[in-house]
Amino acid sequence: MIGSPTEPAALAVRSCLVLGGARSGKSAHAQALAEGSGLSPVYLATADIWDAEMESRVALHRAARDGRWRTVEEPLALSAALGREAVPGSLVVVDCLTLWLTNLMLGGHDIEKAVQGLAACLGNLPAPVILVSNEVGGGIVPDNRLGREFRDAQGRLNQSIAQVCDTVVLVTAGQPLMIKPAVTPRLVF
Ligand SMILES: Nc1nc2c(ncn2[C@@H]2O[C@H](COP(=O)(O)OP(=O)(O)OP(=O)(O)O)[C@@H](O)[C@H]2O)c(=O)[nH]1
Repeated sequence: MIGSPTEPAALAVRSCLVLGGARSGKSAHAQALAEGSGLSPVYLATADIWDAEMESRVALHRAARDGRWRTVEEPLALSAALGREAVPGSLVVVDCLTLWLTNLMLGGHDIEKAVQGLAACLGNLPAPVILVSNEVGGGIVPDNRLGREFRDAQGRLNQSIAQVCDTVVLVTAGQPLMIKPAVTPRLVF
């Protein structure tokens, strides 16, 4: 950590998981981190475009990324795409692990194996990575089995990836809160 009383401390990181709910501002935060890094940002999109509403959403996201960004789309083979894109001098933003999980579930893939593969791959990349994922499960228990399975799989995925990332940021109402490494104060009464 390098810092001074007037400047916040800087922390060198290789991997960062950015968590948040829908419209929390998590993607914007991940992109701002990438743009501030001085590295060449790569946007690795996992979304499958399944209808016109999604198409117009994605068009807005594309228009919001300036000419510094390169966009790559990979709905399933995320570790392989990271292996190709995370080259020295670049910084890859994966947006997002929730749609990747959706694609895995809908395609009947082995989720545990894919998540473990991603976790293993993150430790061996020659460039830093920022991964965006949804924090789900804060509401009521879904009334259908698929919803409950998805919620549990998302929670497990977030835990597995948070464990291997050196930083985790929770974004809520557009405000980032760093939760790993956590500064745990000694409580004095
Ligand atoms: N295929 C594809 N998907 C994209 C592209 N740009 C953005 N996306 C997808 O758009 C998704 C995010 O869209 P939203 O639903 O509007 O964002 P959100 O997650 O609700 O909101 P935030 O918390 O603000 O990030 C991401 O999961 C991306 O995968 C692109 O160029 N191609």
